[in-house]
Amino acid sequence: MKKNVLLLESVSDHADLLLNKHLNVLVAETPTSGIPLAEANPVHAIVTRGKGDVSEALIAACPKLEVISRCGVGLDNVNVDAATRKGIKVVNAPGINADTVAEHALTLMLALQRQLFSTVHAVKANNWDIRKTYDGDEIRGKTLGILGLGNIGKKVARLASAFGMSVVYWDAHKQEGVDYHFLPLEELLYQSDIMSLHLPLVPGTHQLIDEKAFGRMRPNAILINTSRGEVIDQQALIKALDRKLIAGFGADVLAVEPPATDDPLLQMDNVLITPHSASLTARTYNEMCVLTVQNTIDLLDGKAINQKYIFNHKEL
Ligand SMILES: O=C(O)[C@H](O)COP(=O)(O)O
Repeated sequence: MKKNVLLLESVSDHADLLLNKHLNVLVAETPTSGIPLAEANPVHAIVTRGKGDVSEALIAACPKLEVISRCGVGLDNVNVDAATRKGIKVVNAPGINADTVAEHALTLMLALQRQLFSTVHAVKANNWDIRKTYDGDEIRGKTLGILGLGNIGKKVARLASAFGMSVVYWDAHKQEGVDYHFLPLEELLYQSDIMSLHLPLVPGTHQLIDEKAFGRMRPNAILINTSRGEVIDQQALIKALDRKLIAGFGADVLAVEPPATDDPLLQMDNVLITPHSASLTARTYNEMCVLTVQNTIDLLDGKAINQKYIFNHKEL
């Protein structure tokens, strides 16, 4: 008999076909409506993306649960501790979206630095003379401060180096054998022309970039966030932009997604925001979903998988 999987959010068509071929799929109508379904059926695996709340209560409602499967990287919507305490494997797809997110971070940097959107809009409004007041700059020769030198941070470092930037980084763990110079956080904020955030959202990174941090940044600084919105204190960010403590902000993530229609960030010319789409290229989205779903099916079948895709393998 097929095992049951609770699907909290849609996955790619190919991954969906795999799930339906191997497992009995219970579809939650909303990312938070898993508990009643789990109470009515034994659930052996939960599959989610970034919004489905895999809470301690949902885990408790699934006494047969073997695997929690996150078709992506960030695990801030999964209570990993509660899962680990019960011996449940948490599977995700580290590294798979590194190239596309790194490209997105560079895209935001370049677009802000070259004033791409204001000039393109001006040309569309027949204002060629915008070139007379053009104040764009190069990224070549600038210092890029990377916060979080994991899979994505390393790709950003490599791309930025190819553009002629000088790369420094801060990470909770100083890394051996990397070509980039480690700086204490305060020093990195002070020295960087552009900063790019690649940190997971955990208690230690929640609102890490606060009023004090903005106070240390250069007035020409640009801040890029493709990690999680809550890593920044958004009120402090708005103040910093208002007071011109920094020059620009580019992000794919916000503390509240989607933002309120009256969110001040949406009105600012030196702010570019994309809709958490950095990983959503068809290729990467499908790769993340298929890899994670196949790993889940294999684990439920009792097969071994590459341990790097079991986030809590060391604790189990
Ligand atoms: O953590 C991730 O993998 C990205 O933020 C994408 O998240 P999503 O699966 O919610 O699109």
